[in-house]
Amino acid sequence: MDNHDLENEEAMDDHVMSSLETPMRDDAFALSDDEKITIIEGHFREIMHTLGLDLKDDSLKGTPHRVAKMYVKEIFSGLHPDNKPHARRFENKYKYNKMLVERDITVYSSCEHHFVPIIGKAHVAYIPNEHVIGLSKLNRIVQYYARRPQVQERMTMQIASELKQALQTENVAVLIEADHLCVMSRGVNDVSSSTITAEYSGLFEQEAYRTEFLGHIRTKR
Ligand SMILES: Nc1nc2c(ncn2[C@@H]2O[C@H](COP(=O)(O)OP(=O)(O)OP(=O)(O)O)[C@@H](O)[C@H]2O)c(=O)[nH]1
Ligand SMILES: [Zn+2]
Repeated sequence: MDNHDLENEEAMDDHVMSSLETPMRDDAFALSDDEKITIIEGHFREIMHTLGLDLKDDSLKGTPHRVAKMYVKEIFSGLHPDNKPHARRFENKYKYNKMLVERDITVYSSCEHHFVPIIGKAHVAYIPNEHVIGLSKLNRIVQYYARRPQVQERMTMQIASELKQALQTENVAVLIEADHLCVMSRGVNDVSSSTITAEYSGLFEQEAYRTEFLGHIRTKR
């Protein structure tokens, strides 16, 4: 391998490492939420106007503001680090050292290619070391990364990475099964397919742990 190849390989490594982050502009947080809502509202009004809709209509006139508020405060609120859930770590006093699985966590996300919904479920698991976190924080971490324009692969890896950080362990599994409205309602128009992504690390790289995890998420309550 010559120097040039080595440089290319390093560049690719950099690319792989940084691509876990949602691509954001450097000045992404220069505007306040209210300023963003005002700007998006204006642009959305233009979109509706261009589509030929009558913005004087009672039912339509509030839509640009509703959409802008929904983007900033709800479905894309996970773009702002201020909205990241704080998962306080508790000492694992009881020395629980088996698998904890939080399954069927609702995923409501948005496809970054078409800005239409991705709807599904996430199943997450970890095997604690010294720390545990509150159960609801697992759901909140999933929600935070879902509430931004996404591709399912990156969402899965972002959630896994955050769980490792919050729990201070590598023993983390994340599996997401989801329907992509961009596949169902347009384009290829396939309403029966769904997408599964998974990330396993630490002990979950071993087949026995993966099998146990998959068994738990498939069993009926
Ligand atoms: N890998 C990946 N692809 C996704 C995800 N969500 C949507 N896509 C795909 O992103 C692709 C965008 O491809 P383009 O060919 O630029 O878009 P398009 O012309 O609208 O493609 P069609 O959907 O095939 O009509 C499509 O194939 C989508 O199905 C995702 O979470 N992960
Ligand atoms: Zn899409």
